[in-house]
Amino acid sequence: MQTDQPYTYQIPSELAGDLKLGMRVVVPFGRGKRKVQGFIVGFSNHVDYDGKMKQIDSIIDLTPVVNDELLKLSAWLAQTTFSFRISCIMTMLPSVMRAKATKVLRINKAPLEPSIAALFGKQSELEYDEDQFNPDQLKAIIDAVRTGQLTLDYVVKNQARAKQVLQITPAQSVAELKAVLEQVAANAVAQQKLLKWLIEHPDQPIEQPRLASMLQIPISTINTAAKKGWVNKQRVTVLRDPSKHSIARNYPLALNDDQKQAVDQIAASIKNETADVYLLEGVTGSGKTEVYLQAIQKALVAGKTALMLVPEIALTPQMVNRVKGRFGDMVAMLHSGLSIGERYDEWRRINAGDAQVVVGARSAVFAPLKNIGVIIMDEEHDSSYKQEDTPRYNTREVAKWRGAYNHCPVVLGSATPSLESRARAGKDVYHLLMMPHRINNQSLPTVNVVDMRNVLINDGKTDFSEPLLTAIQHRLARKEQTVLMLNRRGYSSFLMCRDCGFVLKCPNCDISLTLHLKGHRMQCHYCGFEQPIPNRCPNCHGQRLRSFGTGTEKVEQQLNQLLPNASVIRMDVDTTKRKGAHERLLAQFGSGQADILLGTQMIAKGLDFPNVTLVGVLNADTSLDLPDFRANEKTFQLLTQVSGRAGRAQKQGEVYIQTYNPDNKAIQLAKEQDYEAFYRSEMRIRHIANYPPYFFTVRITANAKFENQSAKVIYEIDRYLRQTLTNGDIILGPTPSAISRIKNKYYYQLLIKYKHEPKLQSALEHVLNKYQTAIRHGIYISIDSEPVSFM
Ligand SMILES: Nc1ncnc2c1ncn2[C@@H]1O[C@H](COP(=O)(O)OP(=O)(O)OP(=O)(O)O)[C@@H](O)[C@H]1O
Ligand SMILES: [Zn+2]
Ligand SMILES: [Zn+2]
Repeated sequence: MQTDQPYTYQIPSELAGDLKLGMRVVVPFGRGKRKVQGFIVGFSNHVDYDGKMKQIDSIIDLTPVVNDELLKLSAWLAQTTFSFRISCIMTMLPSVMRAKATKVLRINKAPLEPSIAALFGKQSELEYDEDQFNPDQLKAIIDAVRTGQLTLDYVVKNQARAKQVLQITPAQSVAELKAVLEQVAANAVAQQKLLKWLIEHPDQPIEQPRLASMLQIPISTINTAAKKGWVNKQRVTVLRDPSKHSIARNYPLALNDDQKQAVDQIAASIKNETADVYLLEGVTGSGKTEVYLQAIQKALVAGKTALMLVPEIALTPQMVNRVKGRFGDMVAMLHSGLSIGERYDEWRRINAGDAQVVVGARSAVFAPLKNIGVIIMDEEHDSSYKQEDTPRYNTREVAKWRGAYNHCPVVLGSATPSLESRARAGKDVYHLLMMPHRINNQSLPTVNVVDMRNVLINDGKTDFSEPLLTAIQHRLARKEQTVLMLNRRGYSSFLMCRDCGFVLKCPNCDISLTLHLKGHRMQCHYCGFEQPIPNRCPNCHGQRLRSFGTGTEKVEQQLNQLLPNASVIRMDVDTTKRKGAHERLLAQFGSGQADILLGTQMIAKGLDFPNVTLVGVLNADTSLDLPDFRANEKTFQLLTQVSGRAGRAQKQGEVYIQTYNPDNKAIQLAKEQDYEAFYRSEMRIRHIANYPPYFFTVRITANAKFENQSAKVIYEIDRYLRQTLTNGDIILGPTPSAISRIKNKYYYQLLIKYKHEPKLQSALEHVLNKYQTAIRHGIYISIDSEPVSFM
C-alpha cells in the first residue's frame, strides 16, 4: 500500500549540518533491506516515536533540488488535487532527476582538499554513487560542492553537445566499383543500388542513415559493403542544427491607449507587490503579447523575475521568438519540444538564477524561479493547462498560488476567456482589462456560416462548399494565403462494411480505427494500435468496405486535385512528430512558401501571419458533438481563435465556417465574434443546468481490467458519498465513461456538483485512502477536481 505522510529519520552525526530542506536522500523503508528515495521536508529536535529510529542512508543531491516555495506548494497541491505529496514534488523536477540517473562530480576550481583530490586521481570527473563513499569522504564532498570547488551533474543519455554520426565514403575508385557492380548477383538489388550511387557520387561523403533512407536499402547492405571493402565507415562529429538560435532582436512598440492602460495597471501591482489577478480580455490581434512583454520588462526593471506560460509551447514558436527576441539570454524555455538534456540544462540555469524570464508550457509553472515579479498566462482558457494525469492540477490555480506567495500579479490573457475566469472578473475577484479593438483599428474578419445541409457539395465528392472553394481561388489569384482547419487527422474516421454494417474497431479500446493512407494503416488514436487496411470485411468477408468521415490527409488529397497549382502545408500530429518539424512548417508558411496551411486545431491559436486573409473551417461540428457540458464553450473558443488568424495586418480578412448546425448558438456568436454575448448566453445555460461556474465539480473515475470490477467500485463509492455528503450536492452517474474501454481497461465515472461542501475534502480523502489498496488488484481510482475533459 502506498502511503502519503512524512517519516522521521535520524540524521547520522557525520551528516549533521549538511542536510538541507529539499535535498533527496536514500532511506531504509519497511522491514528487510528495502531502500527508497525521499525528500527532506522538515527538521525536528524531538520525536514521539518509541521504537528504534532508522538512520538516513546517504544523500542523493548535494544541494537542494526543491526550494522552500516549491516544498510548500507541493503540500497545497497534494491536498487540492488528491494526490500524494511525493508525486507532486516529483512533478516539479525535470524528468532526468526523476529516474535513477548517473551523476558525475566535476572539478570546478582547484586546488581540492587532498582527501578529495585523491579520489579523483588524474581524472577531472568522477561518477557519484550514493553508496560509494564513506561518511568522511561524503562530508568533504558536500563541503566542496558548497564552496563551488566541485559540481554535481546528472548525466543525460545522448546529451553530448556534439552529435556523432557514421559517415560513408567510397573505398575504391569509380572504375573498381564499376567492375564490382558487373559481378554482383542479379537479384542483389540493394547492393546494386548502393554501388550505382557510389559510382555517381565518388567524392561525396554521406551520413549512413540518410544514405539508407534515400536509397531505401537496409543498413545491413551498407555493413556488407564495408566488409567487402567497397566503402569506409567513419565516426564524425556534426554540429546540432543551429537554425533555431538565429532569432531576430525586437524592441518595445509604442503602446496604444488600451495597451497602455493594461500595462500601467499591471505595473502598479508589480511595484506595490500586490498579488492581484488580472483578466486581459482582448480580441484576436489586439496586441496582448506586447502587453505581456512590457509587463515582463517592468518586473525586470524592478529587479525581479517573470514567468510566462503559453499553451503547449512547441505550438507557438512565434511567441518564443518574440520573447527571446526581446529579452535574449535572460530567457529560459521549458517545453515538450526540448530533449531531456536540453530541459535539464534550462532548469539548471533557472535554478542557479542565470535566467530571469521563463517561457514554457504547463509544467513550467513549477520553474524554480525566485523573486517572481509577474506571472503571465497566455490563452488562459486553453485545455492543455490542465494536467490529465496525477497530480491533476490546473496550471491557473498553481499560478495564482505562486502569485500570492511571491506577492506579484498574475495576468490571465485570452480573446475567449474561460467562463470561470470571466465570471470571477464579473464579481471583481479578478480585475478585468479590456482590449476590444484590433491593432490600428483593423476590423475583425467577416465570418460567413455555410449551411452544409443545403449545399450540394460537388456531388458529395469533396468536403469543400462552393463559396469556400471560390474564396480560396480568389486568394490564390491575389497571392494571399489561406488557413484551413479540420479537427481530425488521418484519412477518414472509420471503415464500414456496406453489406453487414460492421465497423472496424480497436481490439484494445472502445473506439473505431482511423484510416491513414500514409503507410496504409488502420490506427487507434488512443492506444496506438495499428493494423493494415483490410481488403475484406472481417465479419462477413464481403468486399464492399467503405471509409466514412474526413480527416486532414483526405482534404490534402482533395486540395491537390481541386487546386493543382496551390502548394499546401499540412500540419497535424502526423506531420509534426519529428523534433522541430512544427517550427519548420510554420516558418515555411510564414515566408510564403505555401498558399494554404491545412491543419487540426494546432493551427488555431497564436499564429500571426500578415498575408493570411482567408480562414476556412471545414467542419465546425466536431467539437459540438462531444459529451461535455463545455462543448459549446470549446466550439466558440476554437472558431473565434481560428477566425482571428485572418486579416491581422493591412488587408481585410474573411472566414467561412462550414457546419451542419448553423443555428447553434455557439456557431452563431462565433460568427459575430462577440465573446461578451456568448458569455451571457452560455452563463444562462450553466445556471439552469447547475454547471460551473455556478457549481464546482469533482469527477471520480474507476478503471479496471474487468468491467464488473470498475462498476462495483464506483457504485460503492457512489453509495458512500450519497450517505456522507450534504443534501444540496448533486451526484451524476455512475455511468460508463464516454469511451468505456481504453487500452483494455474499463472506465466508470461519477460527477459531483457542489456549491459549498465542508465534508468533501475528508470524504474524498477517505475514498482515496480506502481504494488505494485496490491498486494491487488492478483497480485504479482517480479523483479529478474541476475536470476539463470528459472522455
Ligand atoms: N502597439 C503596437 N503598435 C503596432 N503594432 C502592434 C502593437 N502591438 C501589437 N502590434 C502587432 O499587432 C499584431 C497582433 O498582436 P498580437 O499577436 O500580440 O495579438 P494578440 O492579441 O496576442 O492576438 P491573438 O489572441 O489572436 O493571438 C502583432 O503583429 C504585433 O506585432
Ligand atoms: Zn461485412
Ligand atoms: Zn486502441
